[in-house]
Formats: sequence, C-alpha cells, structure tokens
Amino acid sequence: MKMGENKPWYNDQLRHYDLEFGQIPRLHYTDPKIDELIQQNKPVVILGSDIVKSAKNRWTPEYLEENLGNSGHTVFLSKGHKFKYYDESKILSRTNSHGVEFTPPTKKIRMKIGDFMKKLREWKPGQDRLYLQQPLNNTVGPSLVQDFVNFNWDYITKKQTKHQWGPLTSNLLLISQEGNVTPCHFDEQQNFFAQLHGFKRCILFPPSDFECLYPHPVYHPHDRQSMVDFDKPDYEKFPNFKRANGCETVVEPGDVLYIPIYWWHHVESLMEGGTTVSVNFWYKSGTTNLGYPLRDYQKVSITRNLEKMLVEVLQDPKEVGPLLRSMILGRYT
Ligand SMILES: CC1(C)c2ccccc2-c2ccc(C[C@@H](CC(=O)O)C(=O)C(=O)O)cc21
Ligand SMILES: [Zn+2]
Repeated sequence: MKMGENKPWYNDQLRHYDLEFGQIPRLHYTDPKIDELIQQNKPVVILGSDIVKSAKNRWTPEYLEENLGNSGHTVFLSKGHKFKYYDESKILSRTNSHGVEFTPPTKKIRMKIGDFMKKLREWKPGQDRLYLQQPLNNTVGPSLVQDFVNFNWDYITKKQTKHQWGPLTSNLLLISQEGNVTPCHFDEQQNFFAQLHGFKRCILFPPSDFECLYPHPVYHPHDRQSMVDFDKPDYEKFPNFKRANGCETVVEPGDVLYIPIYWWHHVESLMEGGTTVSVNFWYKSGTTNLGYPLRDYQKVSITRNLEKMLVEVLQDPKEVGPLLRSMILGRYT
C-alpha cells in the first residue's frame, strides 16, 4: 500500500508483517459493482455513504465520554497490543482438556467511560492496553440512541434484503486505544463495519485460506482465531502461512467495510493515530441453499460441523486427530 500521497496517515503507522497484501476495492456507494461483490461474498469498502452520517466524526472520544451513559461498560485489558478473543464457556467445558493449560490472554473488567478515557489519557508504555466494547442498546445515553436511530437504515436494510441476509443481531460500539490489534479471526455472521473516528487498517483473507491460517480446534477457547502470531510467524508449525492471500485497506471516518461471513480479518488501530471509534453491524447469514460447486465458506462450515460431531462422539479431543489421520492417510491422500 503506497503511503504518504494525500493520505491522512503514514506507512510507519502500520505494523509490518512478512506478507504482501492486495487492495480491497474502495467504491462510491452508488457503484453497482458493490452489489456484485457482496453477492460474491467478497469484501468492499463503501465510500461516501451516509450510513452512519449521524455519528461520523460526531462520535469522538469526548462526545462519547459525555453521552455513552453512566452504566459502566465492558473493557478488555491486554499486556501487549493484541486482543485475542476467547470463549469463556470453552475453557472448562468437559470436551476440552485445555481447561487446565489455557491462560486467557486478556482480562475483562467493567469500567465507567470517564475512567476508561482517563486511563487512555494517562497511559504509559508497559501498562496494560485497553479496548472498550459496548453493544448499542437502550443502556447508552439518549443522544447516542438518537444518532443511532438516524443512521441511514434505508440503505443498510436494502442491502440486507437484496442479498437475503438474516436478521441484524447486534451493533457493537468499539473504542480502541491507538495501536491495538484484534488478531486474525473469522466470524459466522455478515458484517458491515463502520469507521467513525480515527483510522483502522483491516487485512482480510478468503475462507479458502483455511489451510494457510490454521484456526484453533473448534472446541478450543480460541475457536475461530488463527493460531499464527502475525508478529512472529512460526513457519515450522505453519508453513502455508507464507502463501496466504491477504488484501487490505485503511478505513477512515465514514467508510463502511463489508466483511463477508467466514472471511478472516485482522484489525489494527493505527499506531500514533489516536483513539479509534467503530461500530459494526452483524447479520445472521441467510438460508444457504447448497448449490454446487460449494462456496469456500460452505466447506469451512462443513469442516466445523464434522469437528463438533467428532468431539461430541469421541468425547476426548485428543482422539480426533488420530481418527481423522487413520481415515484419510493412504486412502484420501
Ligand atoms: C477485540 C474485541 C474488543 C473483543 C474482545 C473480546 C471479545 C470480542 C471482541 C471483539 C469483537 C469485535 C471487534 C470488532 C472488530 C475488530 C476490531 O475492530 O478491532 C471485529 O472483529 C468485527 O467487527 O468482527 C473487536 C473485539
Ligand atoms: Zn470479527
């Protein structure tokens, strides 16, 4: 990505990874190509739309401090810059012998927005980093609810209908400290990711990069997250990582990035780019009729169902590998 030329940020604000990335298309919201890409389950940045007009550059950290409400919010703390998601319910579940070895990489606490902002202002290197997430619901302040109501729901709902997505499940408001990274993972929902304040670099990989990104086992707390540490890839354990096909963009206030269901995404708030504010729109996928040839994300969904069934029936996750090996080695390989 060529930096510096009339960009409001610079190359050295992006973290360096061993991979080369293509560019995610950035199209004006009236461009019909946008619907073509969404239909093909491919990422696109929608420019100049007024989807979040009522919040763009309005939902600044200061405005949010005033209007987010007084009920306290979920804040994640991390020793480093990475905020790797984990499913608490899978830490001690009976089908996971990892209950013993798993050490959560982040801590979840409740914090008032005022305390959160104060911590960000006084933050010093070496201290825990912070990442606030708050579902947009009726616990947030009335002026935020008003802004939310004033999103351009007509545009968004038209897309949801046209592409036969399922219902909107949630809108997550995200306030990130500069430099934070959400490591590479995929979600099982369609996502309109709207950037409201500051800049976020998003690196996406297709579901067919399953073999290059090595997701944790389904029963593991880090289910859906890549096992590869992008800052220091272990090419012995993950040799295919070097051939992952990533594409990237830096979203600016007002940009809406379509993150297709099952697409891997790594998201970082630019270093020295200030606090960032985003809101996502997660939709259940529509009813997928199994047309042939199967789509790459449908194959990922099938492998996930197989893993879940095998763990359920074998009970001990350690038996899944040997059974699959005996089933395919010499027979399907
Ligand atoms: C890192 C964090 C705060 C977190 C901690 C613990 C549990 C869940 C999550 C969670 C979920 C979504 C995001 C937003 C976004 C990534 C980004 O913008 O950073 C993304 O992945 C998406 O919109 O799908 C961020 C987070
Ligand atoms: Zn995600």
